[in-house]
Amino acid sequence: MPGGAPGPASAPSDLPPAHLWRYVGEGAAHVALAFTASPDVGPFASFAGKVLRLPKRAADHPGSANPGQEARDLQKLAFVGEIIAPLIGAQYIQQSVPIRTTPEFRRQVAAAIRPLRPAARLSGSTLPPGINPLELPGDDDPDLGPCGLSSVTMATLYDDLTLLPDSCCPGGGSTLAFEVKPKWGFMPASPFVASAAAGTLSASVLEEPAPIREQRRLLKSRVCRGCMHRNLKAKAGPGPDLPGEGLGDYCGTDLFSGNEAHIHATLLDIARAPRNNLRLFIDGDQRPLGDLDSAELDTGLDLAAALGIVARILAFRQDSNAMAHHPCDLMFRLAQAQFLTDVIDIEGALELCPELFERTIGALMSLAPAQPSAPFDLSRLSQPLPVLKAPLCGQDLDSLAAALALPALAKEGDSGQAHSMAEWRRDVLEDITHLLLADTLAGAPSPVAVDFARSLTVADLLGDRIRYLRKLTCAATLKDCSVYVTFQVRCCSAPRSGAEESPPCTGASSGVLPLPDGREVVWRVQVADLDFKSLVARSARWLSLDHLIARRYGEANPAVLERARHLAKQPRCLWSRV
Ligand SMILES: O=P(O)(O)O[C@@H]1[C@@H](OP(=O)(O)O)[C@H](OP(=O)(O)O)[C@H](O)[C@H](OP(=O)(O)O)[C@H]1OP(=O)(O)O
Ligand SMILES: Nc1ncnc2c1ncn2[C@@H]1O[C@H](COP(=O)(O)OP(=O)(O)OP(=O)(O)O)[C@@H](O)[C@H]1O
Repeated sequence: MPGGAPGPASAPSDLPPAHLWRYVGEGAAHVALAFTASPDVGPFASFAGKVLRLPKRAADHPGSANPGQEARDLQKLAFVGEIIAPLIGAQYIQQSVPIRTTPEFRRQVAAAIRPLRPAARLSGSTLPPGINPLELPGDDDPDLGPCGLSSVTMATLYDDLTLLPDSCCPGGGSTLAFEVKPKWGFMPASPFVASAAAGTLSASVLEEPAPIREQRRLLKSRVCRGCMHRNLKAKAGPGPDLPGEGLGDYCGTDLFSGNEAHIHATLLDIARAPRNNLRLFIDGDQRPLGDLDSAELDTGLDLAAALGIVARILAFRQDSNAMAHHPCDLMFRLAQAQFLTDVIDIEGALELCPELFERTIGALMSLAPAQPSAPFDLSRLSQPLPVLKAPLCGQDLDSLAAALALPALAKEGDSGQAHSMAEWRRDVLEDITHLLLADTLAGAPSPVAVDFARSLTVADLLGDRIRYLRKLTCAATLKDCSVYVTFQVRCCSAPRSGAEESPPCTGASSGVLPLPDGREVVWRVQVADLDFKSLVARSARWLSLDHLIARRYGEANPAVLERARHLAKQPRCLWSRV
């Protein structure tokens, strides 16, 4: 990969034994291990510089034609190459190699890494800490257990994105890598956001009082999801990363602004309260932010200077000349792709397809009453409301789930209920591909993207439901990925002629930036964690979280709500610097 189907999985016998791997870190769904190269690796020398990503739970799979976990994992990798790569650019996608593991390997790894894992990750909860599970339904995931590593055999091998290949910077000094989890880079433009006019299901099915809907509509058009979500996380207490830390005061959409100064200021703000949004690695080892000792490093950079370099690499809105010399358009493409795939918003999923929410509608309804702490009657979960008994899509839940399940690889396309990758490519990419690179310098989302979203009427959206639900599925992936900016500082090897030299890392987005002191930075930008997320499995959680985030933000910030009422609608977050 990227592009095309992955090869067959390597056999477990090809995998170096557990003691040759060290714990790097983990998110909610995977544990990452880095290969520890040492003189005795012998037959495993080719694993040097690789990271093994082990699943902690079975991949989302509702609705697939049950091809088996291993085939599903190959489909997952193909989804990244065939659908996600064209959205953000194949040059940003890392190579992946599926590899099978044995139960013994996983048991040994689980035992070895246990003391190193954050307590909150060991508990295996998918809910924000402190949130009542009755208030916010979790994923329907029978495989999730307290042990931490699931019974899934397949793992994936990637390049260690915190390192650069030796060929990039022969004899170079320390490699610095920042992992940025930028989350959402846009404000929703969907006609379904808390709309009573467009579709009245959220009003009628959820029995949501009009003032609550109006409050959500106001907030979602004026305060970005990240700013509101941090308020909810603050209420919930410290997260799994760096417990006890504050939440910071910044707007994540500034990371997508293209403006170097704004990106730099935002990164510095995030570094004060990084949670899972910013991590630093030096020569492959994660280090606390603030631990970048310029005296100790051969780069001579402190944290502010290093983040300045990251900002320079991620900025895209200089002028057209600068773009020619500095071709990293990732943040533009990511925001643009998020916006263009999220045209219905999760609230639109309810309007387009209430069947998705049938099982959990009761939990959603519990958010609507004026007293959020009112006891919730679980029995309502098993009593679908009358309106949901008549499927509005004209499809039963099974065929709907199949249409929204992980698409099948080409050779399986016409078997059973499986829908093919080609169908998904058509639905997700066909009408937006020409917009993805439009007008980088105007910022993201670009005016043409905004015009496109506004030109879609409720009738268009309702008339082509599967297309927009599939797009929304891709948006979920794009809103949760990680961006790795990895670089080394080196002395200028040769005088520059002004002509662009070939990129230092073949196939990846990479380049060379001059520093004012005459040295230069060799950099690479890659995106990781681009897993398929099932709308069928997660839509209820996403919708509840959406409602809860806006609800709690409004309760905690009545003054902002009041201010928002009197502001003209703007495409940016109230808290962004731009
Ligand atoms: O819903 P969100 O925005 O809180 O995102 C979840 C992330 O929370 P965050 O807000 O980034 O701390 C969450 O991250 P953490 O566990 O908080 O580090 C996961 O990335 C989760 O995805 P998945 O279950 O691993 O596939 C993410 O869930 P999805 O929304 O991608 O389903
Ligand atoms: N290719 C890679 N190179 C280096 N480190 C990696 C790589 N992939 C993952 N990691 C490390 O492992 C950690 C967890 O990986 P990842 O983000 O893929 O987990 P996840 O459970 O899927 O995340 P999330 O909770 O965001 O869904 C990362 O924060 C990073 O430190």
